[in-house]
Amino acid sequence: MKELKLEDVSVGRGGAPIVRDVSLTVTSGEVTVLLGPNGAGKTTLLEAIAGVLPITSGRLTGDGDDLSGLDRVSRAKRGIALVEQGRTVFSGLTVAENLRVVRRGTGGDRALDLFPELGKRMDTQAGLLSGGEQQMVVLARALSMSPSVLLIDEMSLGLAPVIVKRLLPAVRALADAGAAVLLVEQFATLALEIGDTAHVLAGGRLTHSGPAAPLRKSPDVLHAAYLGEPAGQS
Ligand SMILES: Nc1ncnc2c1ncn2[C@@H]1O[C@H](COP(=O)(O)OP(=O)(O)OP(=O)(O)O)[C@@H](O)[C@H]1O
Repeated sequence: MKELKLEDVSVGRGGAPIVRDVSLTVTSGEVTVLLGPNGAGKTTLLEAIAGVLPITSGRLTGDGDDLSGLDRVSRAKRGIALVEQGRTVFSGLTVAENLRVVRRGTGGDRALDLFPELGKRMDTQAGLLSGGEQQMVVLARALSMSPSVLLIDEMSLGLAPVIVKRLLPAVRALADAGAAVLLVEQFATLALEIGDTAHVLAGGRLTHSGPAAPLRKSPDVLHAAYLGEPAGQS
C-alpha cells in the first residue's frame, strides 16, 4: 500500500463522538506526525485505522480501495500494523521468541540491522530489558511483519528523551525504506525533526495540517493548535 487516505473520518466510543471529520493522507516514504493534547482522540483515530474501532462516518481507503469494511486481521494482511501505546512485549518470552511470534520473510533481519544491540540480547527475557530496549523489540516485531503502513502510538511513553532520540531515527529509517508511517508522539519537537507532514488534533478535530519543517520553528503556531485554534491549514 502506497497511500492511506482518510476523508472526513469520524469515530466514536460507546456512542460518544470522539474524532470528527478528520481528513489526512499517509504516504509511502514519509513520516506523518500526529500531535495533540491528552484526550484529543489520537489513539482513537489510530485504532479506527487499524480496525480496532469502527468508523462512524467518512472514508478510509488504501490505494483507492475502501478499507472500512475490513476487520483488523484483514487490514493487517493489507499491511497496516499498529504499535500500541505502552510497551507490549511478551515479558516471559526471550527477545528471539518475541520476534519469532510474528516473524515471516526477512523482516526480522531488517529489525536487527536497525537495532544491532538487540542481537546480543536474543536469549534474554524481554521483561528484563530496559524500557527503551523493550520498545526496540516492539518496533522490531512490527517491522518483522514488513508493514506498508505503520501506526505508532506514543512509543516514548515513560521513556527518557535520550532514549526517544535513539528510537525516532529508526522510525525515519522505516519510512525511508518505503513504509508509510503515522506517528503519534508526545515529544512534539523530536517528532517534528523526523516528520515530513504534521497534523494537530485537538478536541477530536484537526486544528493544523501542513509540512513539519515550519512548525519546528513556530512554537506559537503549535501552541495555538494545541489549544484548538485553527491555524495554518494547508
Ligand atoms: N475505552 C474507552 N471508552 C470510552 N471513552 C474512551 C475510551 N478510551 C478513551 N476514551 C475517551 O476518548 C477520548 C479520546 O481518548 P484517546 O485515548 O483517543 O486520546 P489521545 O489523544 O490518544 O490521548 P492521550 O494522549 O492521553 O493518549 C478521551 O476523552 C477519553 O476519555
